[in-house]
Amino acid sequence: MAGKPKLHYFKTRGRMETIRWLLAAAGVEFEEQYIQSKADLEKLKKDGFLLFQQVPMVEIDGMKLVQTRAILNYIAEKYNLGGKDIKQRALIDMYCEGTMDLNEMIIHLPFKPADQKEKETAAIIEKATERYFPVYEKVLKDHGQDFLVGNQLSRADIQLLEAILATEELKADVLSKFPLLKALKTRISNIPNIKTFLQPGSPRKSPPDEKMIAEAMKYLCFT
Ligand SMILES: N[C@@H](CCC(=O)N[C@@H](CS)C(=O)NCC(=O)O)C(=O)O
Repeated sequence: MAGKPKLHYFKTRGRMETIRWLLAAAGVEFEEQYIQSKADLEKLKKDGFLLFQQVPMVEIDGMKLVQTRAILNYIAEKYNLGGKDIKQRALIDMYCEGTMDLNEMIIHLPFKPADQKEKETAAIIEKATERYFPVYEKVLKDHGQDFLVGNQLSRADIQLLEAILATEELKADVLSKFPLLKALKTRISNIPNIKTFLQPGSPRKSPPDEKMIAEAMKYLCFT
């Protein structure tokens, strides 16, 4: 039997968080190997573990997968969270690209200079509430179903919930004008595997390692 997937990333949300969420939603236990220094990252590169010299990297089913989207797609397909047919998959991809664009802005926030953080935070909240959340609210309103695609839980719902919680950390009442998203958040948060993942002490609830972020800022680059 294959061992647990092993996740290689920093002890932060970043690009790995949606991957953690998807595994958790699928009820898959995983191990985390945190990169804590430039030397740790260099070792992974030197050992030939990182195809494009970047993380996230997930060891799963005998593969060393990199590229966030490829990893998410694999897990979603494997655990039936990726849509039932080509049209559902297209919708799921489309919605997920939106949440990933929003996420990308949030991921970069800790790396912004201190005097730009307030302005950046306001810009993220504006984008979330004026560009992204209205779209998902309308999707739910128009089809009247419980989930974004195909009336069943998919990675589109999971990635959206993760992005909502991350945005709420910047501004708590960010869903005040989005009743259907609030209901979706409650519904998905109560799915047993996700509820467990959200418990204090779970990876999701681990406080960000500020020292590690400060250290990583010295050597990290993003594409
Ligand atoms: N397109 C890649 C981008 C990955 C990426 O930018 N990774 C950053 C950390 S979040 C990294 O590994 N930087 C180290 C480096 O480039 O040396 C993905 O989506 O996985």
